[in-house]
This record gives sequence, structure tokens and C-alpha cells, in this order.
Amino acid sequence: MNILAPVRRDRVLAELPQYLRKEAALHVRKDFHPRVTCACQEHRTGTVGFKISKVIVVGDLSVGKTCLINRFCKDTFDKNYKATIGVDFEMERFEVLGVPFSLQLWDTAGQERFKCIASTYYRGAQAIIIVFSLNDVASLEHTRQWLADALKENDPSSALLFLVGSKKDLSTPAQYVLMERDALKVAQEMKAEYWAVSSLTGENVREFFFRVAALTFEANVLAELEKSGARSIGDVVRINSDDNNLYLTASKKKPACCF
Ligand SMILES: Nc1nc2c(ncn2[C@@H]2O[C@H](COP(=O)(O)OP(=O)(O)OP(=O)(O)O)[C@@H](O)[C@H]2O)c(=O)[nH]1
Ligand SMILES: [Mg+2]
Repeated sequence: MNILAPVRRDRVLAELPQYLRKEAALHVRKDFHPRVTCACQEHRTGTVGFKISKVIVVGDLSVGKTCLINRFCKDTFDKNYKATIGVDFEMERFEVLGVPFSLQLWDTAGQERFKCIASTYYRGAQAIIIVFSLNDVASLEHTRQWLADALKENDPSSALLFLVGSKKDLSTPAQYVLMERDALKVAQEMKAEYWAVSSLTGENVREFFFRVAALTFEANVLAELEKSGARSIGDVVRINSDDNNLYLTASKKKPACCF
């Protein structure tokens, strides 16, 4: 039974969207994990198609969290700042490798006085998006604290992390290069995937959310396969708990295949 809105045609993913920077990617495979592709082809994705995955967006006030979500979900941009009070959320439906998949994007308040309310919504996140402004170095420094707070409510070994530099349109190329160097270091420390976006121009916004959807979907299917034992008679599939740790593992591991 599907009580949710149908998937928009521009939310259909047939291939794995690629990372922005190889140095700070959750994994560097060109395609979805072979076990995931195989499970989707054979309709062995269990409950993944019925689940809603929670994604939280955190970061300093006014770094552009709401604008980022609005650019992707509504294709709008508001140049006037309206602080988020507590939390807000948007639902996005995707179809990944033929399987319906939903993300619930939780937009949280960056203002200190609302942080207490917002943090009560952190629990159960499958992906954590930590936003900083590419033209505000302090907001990058604060990302470590935002991550620590978000991880207090979540399982650090299973939540996928994304570090997103916003307002790319406000930096000159030279300023951007300097900021990116620092941001890549922070992303590597956190084991987060790094992105740089502009909600004003739309640069990388769609690519970024597609990557979030794809990697969250992939992690969900791998977890589902692990849970179900992923075996039918004759299968030679072996699921490692290591698969949950996507950070740069592809280069170290031989790709497995279920055939
Ligand atoms: N130039 C430019 N301005 C942006 C961009 N994204 C956001 N802004 C502006 O930055 C201000 C803050 O954006 P918001 O999205 O409301 O910030 P927020 O992180 O949600 O703030 P809180 O809800 O208080 O935590 C607004 O005036 C936006 O117009 C961007 O990509 N480029
Ligand atoms: Mg906001």
C-alpha cells in the first residue's frame, strides 16, 4: 500500500550519483554496491521500499540550511533571512534502482535559543548533514560541535555524514580554494563526505541530495540484506558489518558480487 505522493520523474535514480571530491567521499565506487544492484533486480529489498529515512540538517544560524532544503524541494530561494524556530521538515520521494525510497529532511534551527527544542529531533537520523558557510570560517569550526551534538542522539557507526559548504556564489575562486582546503581536512577528520553548494544559483544542490538519497538507500539495502541473512538456497553472498562503514573502503576492498 502506498499512501504517499507518487515519485516525480526527476527523482528517479538509475545510477549512482558521483562524489564531489575524491579525498572526502563516503565511498568512491562508480556504481552501487553489486549486492545492492542484485537485490534490486531480484526484488529482494525487503522493507526498504516502505521505509522513510530520516535526514537531519544542522549547523550555525544563517548558514543557509533552510534555503538549501527549499532549493531542492521547492526550487525556490528567499534572500531574506527568516530564522527557523525549532524544526521543520520536508518529505522527498525517490525511486532508486526501481525501488521507491523516501527521505524525511529535518531542517533544524541554528539559533542558540532554539537549539534545545531542535536537538530533541536529532534521534534516529540515518544521515546527518552539517552545513557551514563557505564565507564564514567560524561556521566551519563550529561544525565539530554540531556533529558531536547530533551524534549524542545517534549511532556514530551507522549514520552517514555530509559536510556541506553553502553560499558558494559569495566566494571568489581564490577564496574558495582556501576554504575548501580547510573544509576537506575537517571532512576527513569527521569521516564525512564534502560538498560545496549554492542555493542562490542552485549549483550542486540537486547532485548533493541525489547523492544523499543514493548512499542512504544503499546503506539501507545492505543493512536489510544483513538482517535477513541475504540468503536463498544456492546464494554465495557474504555480508560484512564493514559494509556499513562506507568511508573510502572501496579502494581497499575488492568488489564482491552476488553472481
Ligand atoms: N548568496 C547566498 N545567500 C544565501 C545562500 N543560502 C542562503 N543564503 C542567505 O542566507 C540567509 C540565511 O539563510 P537560511 O537558509 O535562512 O539560514 P538557516 O541556516 O536556515 O538559519 P537558521 O534557521 O536560523 O538556523 C538568508 O538571507 C539567505 O537568503 C546562498 O547559497 N547564497
Ligand atoms: Mg533555517
